[in-house]
Amino acid sequence: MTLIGFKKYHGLGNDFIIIDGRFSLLPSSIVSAEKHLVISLCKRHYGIGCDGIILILPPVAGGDFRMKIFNSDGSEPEMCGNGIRCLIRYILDDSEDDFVDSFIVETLAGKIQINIEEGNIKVDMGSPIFAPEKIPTTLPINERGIPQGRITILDQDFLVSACSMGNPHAIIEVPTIKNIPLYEWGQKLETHPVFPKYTNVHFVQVKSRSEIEILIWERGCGPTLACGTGACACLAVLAKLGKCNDLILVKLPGGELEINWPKMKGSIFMIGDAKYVYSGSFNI
Ligand SMILES: N[C@H](CCC[C@H](N)C(=O)O)C(=O)O
Repeated sequence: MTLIGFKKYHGLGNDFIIIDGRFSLLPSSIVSAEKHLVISLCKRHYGIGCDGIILILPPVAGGDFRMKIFNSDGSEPEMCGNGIRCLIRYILDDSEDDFVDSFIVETLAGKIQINIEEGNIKVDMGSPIFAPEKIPTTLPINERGIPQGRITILDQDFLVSACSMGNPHAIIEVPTIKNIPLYEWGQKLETHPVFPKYTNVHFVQVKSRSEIEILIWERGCGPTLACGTGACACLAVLAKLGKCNDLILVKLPGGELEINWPKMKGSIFMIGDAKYVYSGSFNI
């Protein structure tokens, strides 16, 4: 039996188990994240309970470290905004030298630059991707350069826009996010054939040009309280549709995030923090 230590963190209630493999070799069942192990650890009530598992590993491409992330269904997404904020908060809590104020984290979506500004974690989330083949989606490009089309689910007609922040997102604008049947609609949209690698799903209410409110169904997780990449994808699509400014407040079930896409060019920036919950260990 091997005892594995972990620390649990959350970003606006989107919670993760963090396992630090920077200085000691983790068992292969952890690094390869055997599906049954991930699923059992993530299970609320029957397991530790979290939206995902984050491994911190030594860098392989010149960054400060590498992040591997696993959804609670055992799938491995390309990127996770709240997860990276939790990882950085863990690193800051764990290190003596508090004058380090920037990091580069290697992910499947590429290198992610993080800066610490006035105690806040500012993540350069990269540029939104609208090329259908890179999302990927089979939705056609509309006149504003956004993959968009109508999808019918359970006799309900949806106008779906798509965007990638390294991971795929489907954005559906609704008059109000109240009374959305998230479980009925979320899973069917997540696995719809127009998204060959499945997708995260966000129902978005535009409250003003500087504030939106979203309801989240995450790929590989289901409903979560916050989704960093999703908040960025919603800004990207709505700003490109001319429905919001390039700097907005995103209201999520777990809290609020300030998201900025300066002049709608280049990277989107997400500013926020993450919170330590508790430390624990498990045997494998
Ligand atoms: N479930 C997502 C990954 C986690 C994204 C979310 N937790 C975030 O903060 O960006 C996916 O499969 O793409």
